[in-house]
Amino acid sequence: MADNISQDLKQGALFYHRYPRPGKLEIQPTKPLGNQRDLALAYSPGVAAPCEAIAADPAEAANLTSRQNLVAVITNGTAVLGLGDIGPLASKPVMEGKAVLFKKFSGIDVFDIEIAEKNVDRLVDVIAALEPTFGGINLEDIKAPECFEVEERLKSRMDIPVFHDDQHGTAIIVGAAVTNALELAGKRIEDVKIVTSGAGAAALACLNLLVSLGAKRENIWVSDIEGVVHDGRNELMDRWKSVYAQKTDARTLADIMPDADVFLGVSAGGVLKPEFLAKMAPNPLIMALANPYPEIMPEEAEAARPDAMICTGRSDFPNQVNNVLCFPYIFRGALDVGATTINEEMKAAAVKAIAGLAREAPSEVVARAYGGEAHPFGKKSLIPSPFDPRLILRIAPAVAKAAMDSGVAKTPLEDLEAYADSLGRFVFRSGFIMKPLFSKAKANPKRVIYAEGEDERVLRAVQVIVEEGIAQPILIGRPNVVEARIKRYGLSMEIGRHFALVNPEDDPRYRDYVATYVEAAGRKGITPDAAKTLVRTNSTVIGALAVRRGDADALICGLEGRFESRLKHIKDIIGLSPGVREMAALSLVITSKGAYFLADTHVQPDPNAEEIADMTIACASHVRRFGLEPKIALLSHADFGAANTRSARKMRDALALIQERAPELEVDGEMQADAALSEMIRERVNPNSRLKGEANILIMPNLDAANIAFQFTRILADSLPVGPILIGPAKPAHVLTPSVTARGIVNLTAIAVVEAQAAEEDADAALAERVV
Ligand SMILES: NC(=O)C1=CN([C@@H]2O[C@H](COP(=O)(O)OP(=O)(O)OC[C@H]3O[C@@H](n4cnc5c(N)ncnc54)[C@H](OP(=O)(O)O)[C@@H]3O)[C@@H](O)[C@H]2O)C=CC1
Ligand SMILES: CC(=O)C(=O)O
Ligand SMILES: [Mg+2]
Repeated sequence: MADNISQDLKQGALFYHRYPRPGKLEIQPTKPLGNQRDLALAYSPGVAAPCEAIAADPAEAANLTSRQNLVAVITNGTAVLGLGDIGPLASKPVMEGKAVLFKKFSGIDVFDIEIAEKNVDRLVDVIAALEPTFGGINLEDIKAPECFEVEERLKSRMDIPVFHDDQHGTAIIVGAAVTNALELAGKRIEDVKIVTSGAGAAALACLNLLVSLGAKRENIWVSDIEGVVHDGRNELMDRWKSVYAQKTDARTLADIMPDADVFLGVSAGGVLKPEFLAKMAPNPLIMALANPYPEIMPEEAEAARPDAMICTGRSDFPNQVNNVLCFPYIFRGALDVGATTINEEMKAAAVKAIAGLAREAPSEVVARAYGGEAHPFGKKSLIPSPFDPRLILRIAPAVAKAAMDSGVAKTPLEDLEAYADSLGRFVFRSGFIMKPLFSKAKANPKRVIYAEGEDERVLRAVQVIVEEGIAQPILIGRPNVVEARIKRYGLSMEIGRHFALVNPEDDPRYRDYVATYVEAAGRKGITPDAAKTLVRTNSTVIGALAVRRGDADALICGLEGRFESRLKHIKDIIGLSPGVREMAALSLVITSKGAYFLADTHVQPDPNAEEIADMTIACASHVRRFGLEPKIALLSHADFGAANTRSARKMRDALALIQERAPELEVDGEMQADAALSEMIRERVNPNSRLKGEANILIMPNLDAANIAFQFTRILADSLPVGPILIGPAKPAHVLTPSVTARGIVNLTAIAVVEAQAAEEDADAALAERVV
């Protein structure tokens, strides 16, 4: 067998597992254990209370322990990947790997359990006895035919889902890939010839699922280590395999390959020779899924059959048909409705959800994970990528619904839509806090103009914005460039139909825009000649003019170039809101501990007390749009008068001004950041603080402090930034930073749309007042 893993990758993998500490996961407590009382609650004597509650009502285990989110990944090490019977200890890196994938992709906790037991009766007894610990059992890498019996017997003994991943996880992805490939090839599943190498756990489960999707048993041909599975064969046969025995004289894989439409390899590396492919049917589907060495390497298959659609189980080639696309999400859906099993209906729902997702436009996260290259649905993208954040959003609700519809959900969900929304927490960390803004934006989408309309991130963001109906986008860019890039990134939106385009090289409004620019900025040193050039060449100027003239409701710019120069254009052209002395930037960081707004992270280097008061009051009204009640801390290096430095005094003065101008605000200061974030610490330094609980708006004394705190939190807390939200322009305008992602642009768009709605409401109210 060819060794298709480079030495480099092998060394890298050993290093990865060895350093900085052995293995790749640990267990983390989810509750504080910081003092005597915590100890008494978490452990003796307090812990007796939840124990007694569960003894009285076992269903309480789901509410008082982590059981409902805990899955066992269990193996006996007899069929570890395609490495064979390497034993339970050597299988541990794979099982720990599955645990990591469960956690990262769907938030499920896993204990990996490697059992030194090959006897089926004893293995079943050991696993069945684990039922009190787990919400579900994922059997892994247990060889056929024993695995079939182990699973069947456990399913009948246990009241929680038991799922043999190599069988059903693999079958579900294969089902989705076959569905999509046959559609591309214009073939019907009822008509196709399917040839399988391998007759083990994965192979037989895949075939059973394909039969349930419509494949004809007589069109299925199976070959394993003994050759073709045929009537009358006695060697290495079992009742599961003999279902696929054919009446035939063919004895080798080569004999059964002619006219095959689908090759399914779930056996061992290198068994499919390029010459076997010559006589396959046109546009064949070749799934070489053995891990880590496929039955044939994709480049060999492609050279032999350029018309083939090719899949492997590996992440280093397109079309990764791997059960990682399934197990995290099918368990998520099953656990969340308290399913007692994973039945055929739930599996069919997963197949449909995965096949459907592949046909959607590729997401930006996928493109980033693959170095900017994400293929639209087609030969190279028959199934979604494992990094597609939408997997959980599509599969888990589909599985949960199927469980409820088929009557196996012990705790059915009342609101499936809310459940689907809640899953966003595993992917778009901005999802929850942004939700009110998205709902509001969708109700009345405004025209948002994007200065960098040719940028990949803008285009990907606009695809989402169009699909979700958040805004009416206007892009500034050259039509041929925008068109070519839409195609390259596999997006489905169209110029004119889904968004408007302003071509800076040829726009009929050019003269009007120049005139507006001179009128707005003539006094600020913009000569008519300079205006003519800038209106042709500077997309921020064009965007700002569009907003000023009412051709757009909000501007988003700044993916490249200098922040300050963008600010200047906004100030010169759009101007400041009445009463505003200076703009400021409010940045949101969403951490695993909560969401915090920081100001001023990007604009004023050293604001005075007046300016701090201005920005604090403005920030509070912005934060209310998120559905949050502002809780504001004015930060300093000292607490409540403990120091008399200039900056501490400045924050104290700002507090007095805010209290005078907006007495309703829950604001206090000056205080250190720990006092702002912990009520316990704050009480120690000032028991009478007006601020209660944890602050959600942190106003910093200067730009250095704000920006450093923002970047620190962003990186150290692995948090998701949103913004900067520019506060103070007369009409909504935002300057992004070069590190922004498409998701960040979508978020800021929703914010800009809601601001534009508010501006419109204010204008309507002012008009109504005048009319009265
Ligand atoms: N991409 C994916 O998501 C997945 C891939 N797989 C891969 O599929 C393969 C099989 O896994 P699994 O079904 O769990 O294991 P099993 O041990 O249950 O099955 C292996 C099967 O392959 C057959 N086989 C072994 N060597 C050869 C060979 N040289 N030529 C023909 N057939 C052979 C075995 O035949 P016999 O029993 O007669 O020895 C057996 O039928 C592994 O490589 C695994 O990594 C599995 C699950 C998921
Ligand atoms: C992917 C997997 O589960 C296997 O190869 O066994
Ligand atoms: Mg496996």
